[in-house]
Amino acid sequence: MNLPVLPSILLVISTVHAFQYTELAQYIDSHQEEYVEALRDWVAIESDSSNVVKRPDLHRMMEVVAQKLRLMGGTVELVDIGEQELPDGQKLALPKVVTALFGSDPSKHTVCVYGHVDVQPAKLEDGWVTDPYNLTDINGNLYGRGASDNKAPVLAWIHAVGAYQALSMELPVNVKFVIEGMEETGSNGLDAMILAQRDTFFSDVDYIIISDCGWLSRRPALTYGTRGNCYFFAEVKGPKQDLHSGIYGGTVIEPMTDLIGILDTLISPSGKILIPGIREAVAPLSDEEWRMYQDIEFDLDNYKTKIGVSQLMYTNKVDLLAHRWRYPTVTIHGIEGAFSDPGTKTVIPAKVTAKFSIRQVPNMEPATVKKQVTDYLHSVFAKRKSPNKLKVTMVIGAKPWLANTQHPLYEAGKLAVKRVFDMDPDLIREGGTIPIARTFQDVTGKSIIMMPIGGFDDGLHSQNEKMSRYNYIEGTKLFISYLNEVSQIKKTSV
Ligand SMILES: CC(C)C[C@H](N)C(=O)NCC(=O)O
Repeated sequence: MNLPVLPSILLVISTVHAFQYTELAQYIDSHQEEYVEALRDWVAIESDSSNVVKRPDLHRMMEVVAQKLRLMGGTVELVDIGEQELPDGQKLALPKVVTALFGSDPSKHTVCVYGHVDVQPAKLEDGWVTDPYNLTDINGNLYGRGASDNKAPVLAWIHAVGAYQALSMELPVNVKFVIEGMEETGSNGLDAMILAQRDTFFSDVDYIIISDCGWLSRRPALTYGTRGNCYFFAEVKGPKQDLHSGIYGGTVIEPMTDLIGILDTLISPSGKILIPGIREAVAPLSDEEWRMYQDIEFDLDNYKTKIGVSQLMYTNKVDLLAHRWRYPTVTIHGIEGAFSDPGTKTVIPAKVTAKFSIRQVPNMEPATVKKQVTDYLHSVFAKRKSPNKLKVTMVIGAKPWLANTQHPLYEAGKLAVKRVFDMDPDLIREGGTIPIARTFQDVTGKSIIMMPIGGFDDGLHSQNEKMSRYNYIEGTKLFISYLNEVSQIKKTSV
C-alpha cells in the first residue's frame, strides 16, 4: 500500500538537491569578491619551498591555513614532520602539515582533500608583468605566483565547505583536509606522516581528492594519471676556485665543458632518451589508450601558439598527448655555479652543478632509474679521461600515479561537471607530478580522483601564473556539487 508514495518521495529528494545546489551556487556568486580577497592574502605570502630564506614565510603560510580552518570550526592540527637536511648538511625545520576534519558522521562517506600552499620561486625580473606576490586582476584573470598551483584550488575547497556551513546545510560527506607546504620540492616528510597516521587520521577516509592540476582545454577535465619525477644533481668539481679564462684558459680541463659534454648524452635532439634501460621499462601504449587519446579534442596549432613555439616534437595529436602524459622525458633545468648574470664575466667556474629531471611513467622505478642514470653518467664521464670529479645525486624520486576511470568516483565527477558546466569532462592524464599521489594510493589503499579547476593556460611555474575568476568561482561550485555526488556513491565501493 506504501508503493504509490515512493515516486513522490524521490521527487522530493531530487528537488531538495537541485534547490540546495542553486542556493549554494548563488551564495558562491555573491561572495566572489571575498574569495578573491582570500586568494590575494594567500598569494602575498612568499611561501617558496625551494628557497631556505623563505622558510619563515612558509611556516606562516601553514599557520594561516590552520587558522582559517579553525575559525570554520574544524578539528585542526599542525603536524610536525621533522627536519630537512640541506646539501651542506645543515638541518631546517619542515613546514608543518595542516590536517582538519569537518564532520564525523559514520553513516556518511569521508573524503580527504589534499592540496599544497607552497609555491615555485618567482621574481618580477624573471619577466612578470605584475608583482608575482600581489594578486592582480587583469580582464578576469588573477595573476600571482601560486594562484593556480595550488592556492586557489585549496581555497575553493575550503569555501565549498564554508558555503554549506553558511547556509546551515549539512555537509553531505565528512570532509578531511591534508594541506602541505613542500609539494614543489618533492613533499619531503609527508610520506612518513601518512604512514604514521594510516591507522588514525586516514583510517576512516573513503576517498582522496586532489585538485592540483589543470584542464587540457576550455573543457573541464577529470585526471586519472600523473607522471612521477626523478630529480638529479650532477656536480663537476675542478680547480680549488674560479679562474680567469684568459690567464688559465687552455691550460685546465674545465668543469663546465665536462658537464655540458655529459649532459648532451642524456637525450637526442628528437627527444629520444639515451640512458640505457629507461625506454625499455616503459609500459607499451595500449590500443584502448590510443583510442582515448584519439577521442580527445585537442588543437595542436593552438597549443603551439599558446606556448610560442614554431614547431613541436610531434605533429599528430596522439603522439603529442602520449609524450606529454605517459612517456618519460629528460629536462635540463639549470646549472648552479655557472655565470648567468647580465654582462661578460670571463671566468672558468671551478664547480658547476647541473639540475635535471626525468619524468616517470608506469613501469619505471625511481630506485632503478637512479642507478641507471648514475652508472651511465659515470661511464660517459670516464671516457672523457678528465681529472675533475663527478658526483651524481638523486634528490627527488616520485613515482607515477594511475587510477581506474571506471571507479564510481569518476562517474560522480562526470555528474558534478555536467551540473555545473553543462558538458561532459575530458578524461585526461597529467604530465606533471604530484609526489604524494602514489603514496596515498599505496599506503592507504584508498581510491583517488584528481579534479582540476586550473585553466589549460595558467602558466604554472612560469612567468605570469594566473587563475581565472571563472575557473576559481565555477570550480568552487564544482566542489560543492561533487561533495553531493560522492555522498550518493554506494557504501561498498572502495
Ligand atoms: C601540474 C602539476 C601536477 C602541478 C603540481 N603542483 C606540480 O607542479 N608538481 C611538481 C612538478 O614538477 O610537476
